[in-house]
Amino acid sequence: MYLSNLSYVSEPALDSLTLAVSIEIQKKITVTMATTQQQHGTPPFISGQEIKGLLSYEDLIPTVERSLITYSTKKSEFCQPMRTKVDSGSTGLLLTMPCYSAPDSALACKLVTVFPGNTDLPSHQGIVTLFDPESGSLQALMDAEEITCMRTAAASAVASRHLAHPQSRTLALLGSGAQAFSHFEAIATLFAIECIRVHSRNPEKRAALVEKIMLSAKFKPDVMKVEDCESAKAAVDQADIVCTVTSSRDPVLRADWLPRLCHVNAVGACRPDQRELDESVTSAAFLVADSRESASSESGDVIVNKATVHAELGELIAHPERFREARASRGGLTVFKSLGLGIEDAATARLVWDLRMKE
Ligand SMILES: NC(=O)C1=CN([C@@H]2O[C@H](COP(=O)(O)OP(=O)(O)OC[C@H]3O[C@@H](n4cnc5c(N)ncnc54)[C@H](O)[C@@H]3O)[C@@H](O)[C@H]2O)C=CC1
Ligand SMILES: O=C([O-])C1=[NH+]CCC1
Repeated sequence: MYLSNLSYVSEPALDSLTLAVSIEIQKKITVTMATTQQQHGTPPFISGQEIKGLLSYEDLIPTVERSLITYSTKKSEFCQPMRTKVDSGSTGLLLTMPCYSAPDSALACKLVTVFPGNTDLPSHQGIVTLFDPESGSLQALMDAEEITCMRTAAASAVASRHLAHPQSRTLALLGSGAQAFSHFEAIATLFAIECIRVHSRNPEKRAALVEKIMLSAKFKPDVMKVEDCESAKAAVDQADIVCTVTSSRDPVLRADWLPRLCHVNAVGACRPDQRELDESVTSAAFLVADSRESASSESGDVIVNKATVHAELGELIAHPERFREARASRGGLTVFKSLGLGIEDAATARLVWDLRMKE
């Protein structure tokens, strides 16, 4: 038989050549199948419990701070379209939040439902999908409830670090859900809090939050006390830092209840028809948002109150001098309007993955 180079090969030699080639092909197929399986096999699911064990606010706060700076000042280093919102009638929302962040080497998409009426189930449920940014392979699925809880509180802690008085001692929490607890833990990581005041509409849930705070590793019984307050006005009286973490549709906070020097993290009101802040708060305050675009298209605190966003948090951190005058002209009240960003989820998911790989 003649091969392409026209050299003659005897039949027995051809048989062994065929055998050698088929062994090589077989080897290649085996390697390709293994790689394909590795790439397309079932990725791990990282539960909320595991995330809690891996993440600390000490690691997470600087990560979220960097993501906020990237978002506001390094536009060419990330890609994050506005999130999409699917309204499921009057009961809830499904949000999709994709993002690529080069400084975090993170490619991720969070899918989260927001059902404020849930009683036995969490109001925020879903997954964060983390991809390998080099190959596009799916690396892991993670519980979105815990990531959302912790990264949102970390963003408020970052805002408080740059806007609240460094000697802040009294923290007021309006709302007694998942975010109220995570906000206590994140803010107690950065400030020497001595008094925590809690108010929400439901006395049993309030009492449960007080108990949960007292069981937290961040609670120092020798220097801290927790107060259960019957009204929002009583809770914020003399507070240095206030966190509004409610699912309320109508304002829960007025400016005349607040001391002259006060910082507010406004975390709820993520829909145009929802407000946590009375107009008196947004009109008096130096107002900072995680994203101008999100604040002016998603939150009633900005849209209904016709409020001006003076800075994005990432801009303020990177260039504080640009905002000194505007801040000084507003007196001592500052507000951080938080909507939540995909870049915070992507950076957090990457951090969870890296910590897991180190173990
Ligand atoms: N900015 C962000 O990145 C994020 C914002 N959120 C929003 O933050 C808010 C809190 O979230 P979760 O704690 O997970 O919700 P949750 O459902 O666990 O708790 C909501 C709390 O608000 C309280 N509440 C409702 N109306 C109130 C009122 N008028 N006065 C006082 N308390 C009232 C409820 O009793 C409950 O304790 C929600 O609006 C949520 O959608 C949640 C995740 C991320
Ligand atoms: O950023 C986020 O995940 C959310 N913001 C409002 C509800 C959930």
